[in-house]
Amino acid sequence: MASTLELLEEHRMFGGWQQRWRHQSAVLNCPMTFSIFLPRPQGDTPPPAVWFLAGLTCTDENFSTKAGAQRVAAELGLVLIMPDTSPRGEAVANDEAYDLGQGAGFYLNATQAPWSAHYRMFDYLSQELPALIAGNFNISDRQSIMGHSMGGHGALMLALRLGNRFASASAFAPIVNPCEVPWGQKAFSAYLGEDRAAWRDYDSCALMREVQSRLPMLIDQGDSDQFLADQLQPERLDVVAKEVGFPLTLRVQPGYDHSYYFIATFVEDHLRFHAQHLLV
Ligand SMILES: N[C@@H](CCC(=O)N[C@@H](CSC=O)C(=O)NCC(=O)O)C(=O)O
Repeated sequence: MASTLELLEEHRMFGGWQQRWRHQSAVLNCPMTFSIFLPRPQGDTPPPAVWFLAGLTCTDENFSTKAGAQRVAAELGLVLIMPDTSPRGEAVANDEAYDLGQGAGFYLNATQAPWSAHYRMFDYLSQELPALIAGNFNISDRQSIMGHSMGGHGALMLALRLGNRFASASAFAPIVNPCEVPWGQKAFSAYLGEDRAAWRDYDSCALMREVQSRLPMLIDQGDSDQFLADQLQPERLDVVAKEVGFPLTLRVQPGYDHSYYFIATFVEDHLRFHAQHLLV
């Protein structure tokens, strides 16, 4: 079924446009929203795009309203694409906890009931939404991806799994080894079941050892992040990167926590990092 787009909001911003759209997702079997920033057109060349995947409890609006990314995106001529973090709606399975169910899709394809009826964020983000955006917006297929926390996991995992799809990947305080930390173990048990072999397909530390493709990767991590020791441990991915010769830069930022204040501080660096690899 062809998906039609409904414009929910539009705001002029830094010479471009911040928009929010709704569409019926065939993959997720529910209506979905996404936000997009379109910079002022610069000549006839379609602009490259950077995807941002958000973390637990977020929608497509956290990054667009809190990160302050649009000024630099406008300057660099980058489109920003901001999807939601899970399927949504009364008919969609949910959980009272903030780290499971709606707002906590973990960017995977669930195989276990009741989640498997709607939770197919990997297919949605690797196939359906890119095709929808390519069909409706004048955007280059040169694209990069970044994310925060659960969305950092999503960005790194998608970049590792999709080969040459992205020119570069970056993350703020990502979950890099979900198989080994409480957030990931809880979500993967529920969505994928107890066979841990299936979990490895969504674990950046496992994937980085297996994939052939190499793309530049940047991670920023605050050392005052309340989730650093229990849930994040980005040094685990740094160890793997050094073992396999993967071009990862991990920066530890003194005094920064897990919040969007941290993201807002370093988002300019991330966009310039992506622009360096997109605008060649
Ligand atoms: N409510 C929870 C913590 C939820 C939280 O901190 N969410 C982060 C992402 S955490 C990893 O994916 C977030 O981005 N929140 C939205 C925001 O705008 O800050 C708790 O109480 O611990």
